[in-house]
Amino acid sequence: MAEMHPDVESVVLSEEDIHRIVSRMGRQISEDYADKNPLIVAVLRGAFVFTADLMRAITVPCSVDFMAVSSYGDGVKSSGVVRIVKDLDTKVEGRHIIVAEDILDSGLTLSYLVKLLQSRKPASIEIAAFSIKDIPNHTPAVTPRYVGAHVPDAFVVGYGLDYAERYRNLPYVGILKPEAYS
Ligand SMILES: O=P(O)(O)OC[C@H]1O[C@H](OP(=O)(O)OP(=O)(O)O)[C@H](O)[C@@H]1O
Ligand code: HPA
Repeated sequence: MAEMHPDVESVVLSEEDIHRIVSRMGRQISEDYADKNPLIVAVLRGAFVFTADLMRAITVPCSVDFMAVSSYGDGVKSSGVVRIVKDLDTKVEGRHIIVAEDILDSGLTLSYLVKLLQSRKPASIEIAAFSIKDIPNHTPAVTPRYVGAHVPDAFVVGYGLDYAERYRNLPYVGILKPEAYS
């Protein structure tokens, strides 16, 4: 087991948990997309770690492309504005799209992206969210078909998730100590 980073308060998902979760998601997607050659759209930067693992857990033909968006800037609060930093290189018209995201928090990023991709007329579009933040009295605007795990309503880092571009390399997901960002 990886040693806990001193800025991390507690581990929410261990490496073993993550392996189990992503294997399950890969199995589900492989069953549902056997002859569909889905295009996995990874939402950079955060989702690159999850997407790399998810692709390897998918046993049917699939391809990948990347979109970079930013809504959090360098902070812990959504700016409310989703910015496309890099668009796809692949034409999505007629393709079966699976948007791979590391975390669904306010849902702003995914609802913006799904609307945008929908306007490009894919054959279908679904979301694979590695994690969903459990926010009291909040119903996200999108419903992912594939959900990895629920995480508590706290700022989490690791497994691709950052604070100010740090901690993405932690192999587990943990709650960041408030003093690390205050
Ligand atoms: O549901 P939401 O409240 O919209 O939050 C989720 C988004 O926020 C983070 O991205 P961020 O903008 O921090 O960019 P990053 O992926 O480069 O870290 C995360 O990776 C998701 O894309
Ligand atoms: O809890 C979080 N951690 C890191 N990035 C995020 N983007 C939205 N929520 C989070």
